[in-house]
Amino acid sequence: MLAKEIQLEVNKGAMLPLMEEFYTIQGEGFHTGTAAYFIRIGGCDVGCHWCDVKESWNAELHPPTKINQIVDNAAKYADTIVITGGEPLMWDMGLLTSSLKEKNLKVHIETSGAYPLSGTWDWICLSPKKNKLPTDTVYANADELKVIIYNKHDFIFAEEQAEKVNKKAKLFLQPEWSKKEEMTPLIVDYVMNNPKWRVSLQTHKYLNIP
Ligand SMILES: C[S@@+](CC[C@H](N)C(=O)[O-])C[C@H]1O[C@@H](n2cnc3c(N)ncnc32)[C@H](O)[C@@H]1O
Ligand SMILES: Nc1nc2[nH]cc(C(=O)O)c2c(=O)[nH]1
Ligand code: SF4
Ligand SMILES: [Mg+2]
Repeated sequence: MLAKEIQLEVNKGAMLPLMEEFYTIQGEGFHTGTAAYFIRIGGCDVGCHWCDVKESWNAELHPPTKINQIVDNAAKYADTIVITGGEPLMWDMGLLTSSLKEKNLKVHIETSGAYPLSGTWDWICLSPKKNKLPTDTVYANADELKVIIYNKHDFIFAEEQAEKVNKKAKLFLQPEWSKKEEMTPLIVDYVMNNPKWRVSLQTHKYLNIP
């Protein structure tokens, strides 16, 4: 249990459970290949069985950290900051994103969309999950829809999600990492037959970078 004062700071988004931060190359989706500083916020209750960062799920394992400290540090590294998790939208992203934007940084989010949108974003990557579907505010504002393909049924799920997201969103299919040998060739065929979709790979894993 957090002390009451700290809990109040977390509730208003002035402190957030920080898991890790790292400067790397965006490995996935529309901005693949571009330098970005990643901030990973702990806490997620969506429960994807193939999640590649299960250590993030329990927010209590990650120290509540003042956003000023997070922002001052991030500004040293890059012009683009990616907020990920865990599920960042479990927390109020308002103060974090406004403080980053005050420093003229571009602010991107990686989200399942399972919670209502908070914060001001330059780019929203929505990766919807069957277990806990996105909220309307995230469908309406996503710049990118990135559906993970673990099995053949996920292509049907992807089309259902493409119907729900706003029409300006770019559409991506990304193989689940442990199934990539089986699923990547299916994704390649699918995109050639349905060219509104694009392929996204977790290129940072091929590059052996964070
Ligand atoms: C770890 S999640 C954190 C952000 C948010 N909870 C979400 O799911 O979008 C970051 C991205 O990694 C993707 N991802 C997680 N595990 C994966 C895996 N095993 N293979 C491929 N993509 C994965 C997610 O779908 C998401 O797009
Ligand atoms: N390089 C790199 N690119 C990423 N794109 C989304 C990531 C994430 O975990 O949210 C991620 C990540 O963990 N590393
Ligand atoms: S929503 Fe994101 S962080 Fe949460 S379990 Fe799924 S992939 Fe992992
Ligand atoms: Mg990752």
